[in-house]
Amino acid sequence: MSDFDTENVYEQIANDLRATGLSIIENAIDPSIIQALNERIASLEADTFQTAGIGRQNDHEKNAEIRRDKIRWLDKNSQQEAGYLNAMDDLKDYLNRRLFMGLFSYESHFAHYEAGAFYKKHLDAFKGKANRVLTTVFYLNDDWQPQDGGELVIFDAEDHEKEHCRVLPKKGTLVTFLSDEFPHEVLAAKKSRYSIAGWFRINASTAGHIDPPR
Ligand SMILES: O=C(O)CCC(=O)C(=O)O
Ligand SMILES: [Fe+2]
Repeated sequence: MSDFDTENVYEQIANDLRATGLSIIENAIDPSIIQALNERIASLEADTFQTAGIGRQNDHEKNAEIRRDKIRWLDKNSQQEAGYLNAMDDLKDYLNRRLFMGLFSYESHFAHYEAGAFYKKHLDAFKGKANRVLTTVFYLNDDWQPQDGGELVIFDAEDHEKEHCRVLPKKGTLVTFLSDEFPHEVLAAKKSRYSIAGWFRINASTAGHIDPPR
């Protein structure tokens, strides 16, 4: 058994979300889970990562102006990926108990930003359509330095033009925020950058209308 204090991390996230809708925590996940994720990535062939899209549109040129990362969805069939997905399930249950958020499901993908890749400023969900309610971004990069670039820039929830903070994509850092409130952007990095972007959804399916999962 690891002695990592998961409850304490979940508690901090719940408190931050209640106060501001945004939480940034270093060393947020059990190191053995992070090691398994990095071993998993090392074992994956580069061509299992696919060019990421935006929403349901399929215009590849326009897409490449907005984002240049390559992605691969996680699933529990891989034991290494399951470690992370189970931690996020536990976080979901914790937030539902503490904040009554009604989170229902979680989906997430590895994202690989090669040197020079970026993701322009965007919101992960739009008000009123938001069945993606809570975003998580988790970082996997050893020894990331300020001069390596690749920061996540988070903008102010009230004033979308105003920069709120920048986060270095350092191994172990977990960022959690309300998906329809915080615009954010990934600056170009000088070297290869790995993250896991994920979203908790509420159950938006109603009779006769099944909301597509992705
Ligand atoms: O990797 C990151 O820092 C954030 C990625 C992101 O914003 C997204 O995939 O929606
Ligand atoms: Fe995003």
